[in-house]
Amino acid sequence: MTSCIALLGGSFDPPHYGHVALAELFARLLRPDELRVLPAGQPWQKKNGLEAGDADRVAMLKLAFANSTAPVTIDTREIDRHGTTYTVETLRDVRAEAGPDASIVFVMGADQLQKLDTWRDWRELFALANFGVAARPGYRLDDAALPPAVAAELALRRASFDDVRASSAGKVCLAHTLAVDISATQVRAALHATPRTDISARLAPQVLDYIQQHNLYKN
Ligand SMILES: Nc1ncnc2c1ncn2[C@@H]1O[C@H](COP(=O)(O)OP(=O)(O)OP(=O)(O)O)[C@@H](O)[C@H]1O
Ligand SMILES: O=C(O)c1ccc[n+]([C@@H]2O[C@H](COP(=O)([O-])O)[C@@H](O)[C@H]2O)c1
Repeated sequence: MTSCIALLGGSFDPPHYGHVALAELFARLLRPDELRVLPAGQPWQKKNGLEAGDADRVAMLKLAFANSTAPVTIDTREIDRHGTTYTVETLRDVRAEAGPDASIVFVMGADQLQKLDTWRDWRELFALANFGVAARPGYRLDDAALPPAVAAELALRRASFDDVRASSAGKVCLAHTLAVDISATQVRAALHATPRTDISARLAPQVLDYIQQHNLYKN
C-alpha cells in the first residue's frame, strides 16, 4: 500500500488548540502514516513578522502536540532552509524524498484556501500534493467565498477523503465539521493585554507555562 504523508504548515506564533484540532481531524479522516507539522521560517504573508523566535516556536510545538492522538512529528526544514518560506519549495523536497506514488496532503484552514491563488506558483502545488481544507469560524468554504480561479480548481479536484488518501496529488478534500474559534492573533492579543485575560481554553497549559517562563509575548 502507498504511504500517506499529511503536512500541516503554519507560523505557530504560538501553537494553539485550533492547530491541534485541525491535525487530529485530518489524522482521523485520512489515517496518514505520518503527520508532519512544519513551522514556517519566514512566512511572507505575515506582514508584521513573527513575535516568537524559531527555537521557541519549535519548543512550543513539541509541547502543544506532546499529548496528541495524531502521529505527529515536527519537521523544521522550512526554518533550516533560511530565507522566505514558500510551500512549493517544501512540497518539491517532500515529493523528492517520498517518491512519486506517496500520497502527500497539505492541510490548512479555510482562511488559507480563500487566498491560495496568492501563494507562490500556486497551480504547481496541485502537481505536487493533495490538499485537505477544514472549516474555520469566520471563513466560508463555499464557492461564492473563494476567488473564482480557486473555486474552478476545486470544482475539478474535489474528492473524498479515501480518494485523497489513495492519490499522490491533485485532489482536494473539505472537512466542514471543524468549528474552533481560536487564532494565534487572539492569543497574542490576550497575552499583551493588561491584566492578561484568561486564555487557558485556547492553548495547552504546557505551552502557556513555556510562554510565561520564557517571557514571550510581553509588551
Ligand atoms: N481555529 C482554526 N481552525 C482551523 N484551521 C486553523 C485554525 N487555526 C489555525 N488554522 C490553520 O492552521 C494553519 C497555520 O495557522 P497559523 O499558524 O497562521 O495560525 P493562525 O491562528 O491563523 O495565526 P494568526 O492569527 O497569527 O494569523 C493555517 O492553515 C490555518 O488556516
Ligand atoms: O507558498 C506561499 O506563497 C504561501 C503563502 C501563504 C501561506 N503559505 C503557507 O501556509 C501555511 C499557513 O500560513 P500562515 O501564514 O497562516 O501561518 C504555512 O505553511 C505557510 O508557509 C504559503
